[in-house]
Amino acid sequence: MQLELKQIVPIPLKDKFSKRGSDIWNNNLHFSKGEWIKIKAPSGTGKTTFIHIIYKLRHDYEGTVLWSNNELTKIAGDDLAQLRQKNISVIFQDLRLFPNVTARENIELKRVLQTPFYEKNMIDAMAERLGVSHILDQRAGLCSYGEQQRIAIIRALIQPFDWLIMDEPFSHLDQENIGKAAALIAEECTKRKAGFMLTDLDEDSHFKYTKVLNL
Ligand SMILES: Nc1ncnc2c1ncn2[C@@H]1O[C@H](COP(=O)(O)OP(=O)(O)OP(=O)(O)O)[C@@H](O)[C@H]1O
Repeated sequence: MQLELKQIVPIPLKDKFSKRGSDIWNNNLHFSKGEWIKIKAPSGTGKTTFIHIIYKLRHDYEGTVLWSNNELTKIAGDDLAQLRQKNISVIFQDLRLFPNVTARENIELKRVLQTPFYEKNMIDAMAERLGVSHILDQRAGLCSYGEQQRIAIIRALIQPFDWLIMDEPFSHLDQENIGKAAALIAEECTKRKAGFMLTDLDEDSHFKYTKVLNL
């Protein structure tokens, strides 16, 4: 599954963004399945806006987004649900966990949304690797932000995907835990021949990126 962007720019930010150079806004880009893309962007340059546009959560933009040659504006209903359940998995900056159910239930809800990609025991295996086994049966709202971030990573990896989209996924993790999470993400993407897009503020060497773009 490929992603093509043709001259996209958010309408409310058109003037602001046209004054500075960007590899993404107002450009033509093509991403093939399996590419590992880093999007480097200082705070406020539109990382979250960009992710919301390509996941069809924002509609106030000019230009065209195409997933596998299909215009995103025309993908709706069951097709949009399928795209989100089978092809694109997202780790939002604000994580979007349900605070009143357990960490495990947050992940399980995603696992059973479609024909499960993994058996239930994979939740424990991934939690063990990321050092969050002990909080799996705790309410997500009671977990620290760093723990919640690892739960959101597992939730994103438990569903099938061709593209994993991550908005500052390691912002509350220390280097050791970033290393563990990056290794698991790299393994899962390699296994599925999937691509990813990761946004962050600075340079990093967590992955062997195929492209590094400035927003
Ligand atoms: N609908 C809107 N109208 C006007 N300004 C907006 C709108 N949506 C976003 N912005 C502005 O666009 C800029 C980019 O917002 P966005 O949330 O995408 O930034 P970000 O790069 O993800 O920032 P951070 O790293 O701080 O989360 C911000 O200055 C924000 O205030």
